[in-house]
Amino acid sequence: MEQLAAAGYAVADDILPIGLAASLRTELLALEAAGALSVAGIGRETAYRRDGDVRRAAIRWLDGGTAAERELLSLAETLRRVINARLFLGLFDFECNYIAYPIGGFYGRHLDRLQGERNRVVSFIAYLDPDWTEVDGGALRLWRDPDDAGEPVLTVLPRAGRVVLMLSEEIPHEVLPANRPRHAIAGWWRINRA
Ligand SMILES: O=C(O)CCC(=O)C(=O)O
Ligand SMILES: [Fe+2]
Repeated sequence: MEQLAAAGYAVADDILPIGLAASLRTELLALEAAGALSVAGIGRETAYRRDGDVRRAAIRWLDGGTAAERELLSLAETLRRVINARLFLGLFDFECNYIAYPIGGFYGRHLDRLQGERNRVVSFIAYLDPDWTEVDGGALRLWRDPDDAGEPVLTVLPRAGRVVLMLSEEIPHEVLPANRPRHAIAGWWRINRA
């Protein structure tokens, strides 16, 4: 919470219990094998294309249909309360999706807001793959703010159990091409602007 308040982003290991990461990964692999993921669609992709971003990955919304998904949503709810208590953001609800990147999959630099909407406030990313090392590629890179055209301030390897939080409208980020299949969950807390 201190990192998030000070820098607008934070990385922590072991927030997502390693057993839960393994269960979610197994479920995501099964969804993938069953053809239940959708390639990040053109319409949606257009909505995301604010910073000229592109992505090569497949997603599926996560709705709490299994015990592991409910455990993840309950962890997100705990984080929501802690973030609200520390940063007074008034986070209201949470939506999240599984993401599977194939070999060569990537996600170009972007912000997480949807075009024309300003309701994603804090982003959550949790990694599911064990034993990820530098040679596997697929690093997440973050910049300080939308105008930062320099070198990334942080490079994060997507190791199972690791969680990244960031202010959705403030922190540009990208995923470098992965050299092995890469599995993650990305979610967003929203505020109720109505
Ligand atoms: O997979 C990642 O590390 C980041 C995913 C992401 O930035 C997104 O889904 O908006
Ligand atoms: Fe993102």
